[in-house]
Order: sequence, then structure tokens, then C-alpha cells
Amino acid sequence: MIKDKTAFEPFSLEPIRLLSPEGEWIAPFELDLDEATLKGFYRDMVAARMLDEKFVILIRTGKTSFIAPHAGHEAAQVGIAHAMQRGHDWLFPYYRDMGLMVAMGVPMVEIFGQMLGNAADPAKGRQMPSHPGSKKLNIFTVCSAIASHIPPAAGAAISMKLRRTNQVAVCTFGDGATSEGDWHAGINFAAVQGAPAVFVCENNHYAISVDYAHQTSAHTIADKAHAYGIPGYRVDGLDVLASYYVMRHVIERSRAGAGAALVELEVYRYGPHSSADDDTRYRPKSEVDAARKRDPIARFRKFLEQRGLWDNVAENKLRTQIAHDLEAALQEAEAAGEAPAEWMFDDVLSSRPWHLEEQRKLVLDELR
Ligand SMILES: Cc1ncc(C[n+]2csc(CCOP(=O)(O)OP(=O)(O)O)c2C)c(N)n1
Ligand SMILES: [Mg+2]
Repeated sequence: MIKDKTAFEPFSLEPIRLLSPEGEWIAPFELDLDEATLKGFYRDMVAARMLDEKFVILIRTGKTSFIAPHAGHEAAQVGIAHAMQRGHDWLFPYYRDMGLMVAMGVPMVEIFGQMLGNAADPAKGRQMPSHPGSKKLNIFTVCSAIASHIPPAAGAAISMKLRRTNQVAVCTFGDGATSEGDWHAGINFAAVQGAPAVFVCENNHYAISVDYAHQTSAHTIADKAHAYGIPGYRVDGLDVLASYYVMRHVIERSRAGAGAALVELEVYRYGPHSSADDDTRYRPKSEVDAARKRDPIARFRKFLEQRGLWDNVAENKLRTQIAHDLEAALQEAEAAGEAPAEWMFDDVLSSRPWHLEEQRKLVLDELR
């Protein structure tokens, strides 16, 4: 039976799930994705995981100064990216979205350049590591201040509506962000204006050391959508196909003029909040171990294997290729060298005023 995939009901009691924990397709409709697309999802998830592991090496060897581990969020992030018209729609991400950057198609050299803050960094070394963006791909640069990117995402979506660009603004954030004033103001405004904005919570149940129950009494994040008169969808974010299909439905619904929506993707973060955090202080190791048993990559691999699309040979080949590509990209980024000091005077004002021009000359003389 083929059922209309756009029939996802908001505010479901249980999270929307299309793959069982054993990787079986349990949706009430037929899959309409070809083999290459499914394998592409898997490749992006594995690449995201291996990138996360590489970042740990970067921080331990002193090559970068800040990481925000994303392992455990891969299915959600890959689902989000593939549901977008990448390069046409706009993405307003947050700092835990490096897997999302991979799936959006940000080149690995740029990702490493951003982590090193050197001459390979499209942001010219001015951003904090793990705060990516891409002008080419319509990815807004990350801002550390939690939820401060929600109002700009709402504003961009309103502009898209007024200018009839047929674009959608997709904005991601964590569960903690939903307790911020900016979050409410931004979502309310986008909802009132009927703007094509899709707000996506990667709910890992922690805001650093503060667990879910200590930062909101809402039963689910999706429930918060009631307050703004928009639909809220609660999804198993460890299921890449549920993440993808719900995001696709919600994005296309917004593109068609139905206004804003809120999606909650339930995930788990395996690592500490960041390289500046010791998570053993606030959660038991047994909880992390239990979450790892529900791993989103292992689950999707089971699905592919059941369909005869994957085996150990393919797995080894993929991992060898990604490891090679990551190392090559890191070396290329490192070879770019330090960001030239005079870059700090670029891009600030449309033409450089005399006093900045003087300071720039002083810097260049000093470094000569
Ligand atoms: C306005 C503001 N308050 C506090 C912080 C410090 N801070 C950084 S990350 C974070 C937790 C955010 O948690 P959540 O939104 O759930 O995202 P997660 O890190 O879990 O993915 C906090 C409180 C900040 N960056 N900005
Ligand atoms: Mg969180």
C-alpha cells in the first residue's frame, strides 16, 4: 500500500519511527529512495562519525582549541541535510553540527581549515573552532550565544516569503536552546508571519550538565509548537530515514506556503558537551554505554544489509576511503599555513577608513 508520505501527524505521542531498532522498514508506505541515495546517507553518517574521532586527535595534539562532539547525532544531521535543497535553501546551524556540514557538502579541507583557524579557513581564522559556515552553500555562520540565531533565521524566512524565492530557512539547535528568550521571540515571529522556516531541535536531553527535566517541564520539545500555532513533530533522531522523511515533508510543506514548523529529533551525545567538559561529573557511564547500543549507524547498516546492499567488504572499503580522504584534507588544510595577520582588516567595512589603513600598514611593517 502506498500512502501519502506527507501524512505525518504532528504531536504524536510516540516519536515517529520508520526503522525498527533491528533495522527493519516499519513505515506504512513504500520507500522511494534509490540504492545510491541510501548508500549516500550511510556514507555521510560514517564520514561524520570518523570526522568526530579525528577531531579528538586534533584537540589532543593541540592543533585546535575547541571541539563539540557530534557522535550520536549523525542520523538526525544526515536526514536534515538530504531533505533540503542544498545550496538553494538556507541553513542556520549550531556548534554541534559538523556532521551536518559533511552532509551539506562542505569540503573537508574547509572543515579542517575552520578547526585550525588558519589560511584554509573560509572565515579567515576569525571564528571559534567548531563554528562553521559557508557563503557558497547558504550556511549562516554559527554563533556561540545559544538561540541567538533563531531570530535571524526567522528574518531570513520572512524575506524569502516576501521576495518569493521558493527557499526555506532551516534552523537547528539543542534542547537547552528552547528555554531561551530568543527562541520564543524568533519562532513566534516566523509563525505569525507564515514564513517558510523549519526549526529543528537536536534533543540530546542535556544542556551541558543540565538534564532535560531541569531545564523544561514541557513533556516534549515538539509540544512547544502548540504555543505558536504551528505543527510540532517528534521524531526518533537515531533513525536516519524517519529524520529524512519527516524533514522532507516539513520542508516541502513550508516551501508550498504552509508556514513555519518545529521538528524535534531525539538523539544522544556520546562524547562530553565539549572539550571543556567532564561528563562523568553529571551522567553515569552506564547511560552512555546503553545509548551506544542503540547506535544510529549500526541500525542503518542492518537495514542496508537486510536489503543486500551492504557487507563487510563494502564497509572496509568505505572506511579506508574516508580515512584517506580525511587525512589528505587535514594535510592540505595544515599546509595552507597561518592566516595572514592583515586579514583582520578585511571585510569589516565596504571601504577601509584611513585609521584602519594606517593600522594595517603598521602591522605589515611590524611583520616584515
Ligand atoms: C546565551 C548563552 N547562555 C549560555 C551559554 C553557555 N552554553 C553553551 S552550550 C550550552 C548548552 C546548550 O545545550 P543545548 O541547547 O541542549 O545544545 P547541546 O550542546 O546539548 O547540543 C550552554 C548553556 C551560551 N553559549 N549562550
Ligand atoms: Mg542538548
